[in-house]
Amino acid sequence: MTYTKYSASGNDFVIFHTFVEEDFSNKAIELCNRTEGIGADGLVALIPSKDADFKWLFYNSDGSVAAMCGNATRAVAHYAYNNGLANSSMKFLTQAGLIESIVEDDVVQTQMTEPKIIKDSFEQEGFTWYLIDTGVPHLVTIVDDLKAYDHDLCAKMRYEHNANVNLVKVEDKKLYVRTYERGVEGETKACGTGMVACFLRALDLNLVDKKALVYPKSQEELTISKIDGKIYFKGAVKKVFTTTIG
Ligand SMILES: N[C@H](CCC[C@H](N)C(=O)O)C(=O)O
Repeated sequence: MTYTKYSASGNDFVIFHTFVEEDFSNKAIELCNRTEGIGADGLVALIPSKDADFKWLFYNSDGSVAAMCGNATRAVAHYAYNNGLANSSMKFLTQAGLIESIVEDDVVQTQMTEPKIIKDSFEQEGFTWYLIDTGVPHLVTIVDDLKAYDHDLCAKMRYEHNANVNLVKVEDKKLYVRTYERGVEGETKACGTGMVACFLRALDLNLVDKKALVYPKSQEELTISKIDGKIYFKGAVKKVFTTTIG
């Protein structure tokens, strides 16, 4: 089987396409392993669909299934277009619904899912949290200094709320985000649905405009926009290498 490794702002994925839909959880654990596998935060399988350009199956590196992954939608769209599986403007099925992405060279824009506020704000561990579903659940807290990021604090919040955990600093209407990702069980270099959750919180508090620059741990620049009630997530992706295994 041929696999392609992508990096979407530092959030990395192993991507392949196949006609046969099966449970790829164990394959995700094997291929995402950074010492004995290809190494990635997640695995995505593209499957034919009669209802969209294709359907995807997304797995975190621990083999858990997630409904949505903002960065993976950008990498997958680039992969699908460059492998002749879809046109540059495509719609594909995820467990969070139909996703629309547009590829322009190495920059990809995804229209994200309709966000749902789960908890508006609550105090815990000395922080004010906001819990929102942006395709997957995210806790968000606004901090003055991202050095406040603490693995054990994030792990505690992640398990108590079964959500990804984001710390965001807002400076000159730009967002700087650090994310502990569920299913990776640690900080990733970028998390798309997490950045969108942080943007929405900051927008609610009038800390950013409806179009904002966002910088994750990788410090790569992304843009999030809210236009006519819809959320658009845009940034570059990189095809790292292709390999054949087995
Ligand atoms: N770890 C997430 C899924 C991947 C989200 C992230 N990589 C993104 O870009 O949105 C979860 O299990 O909720």
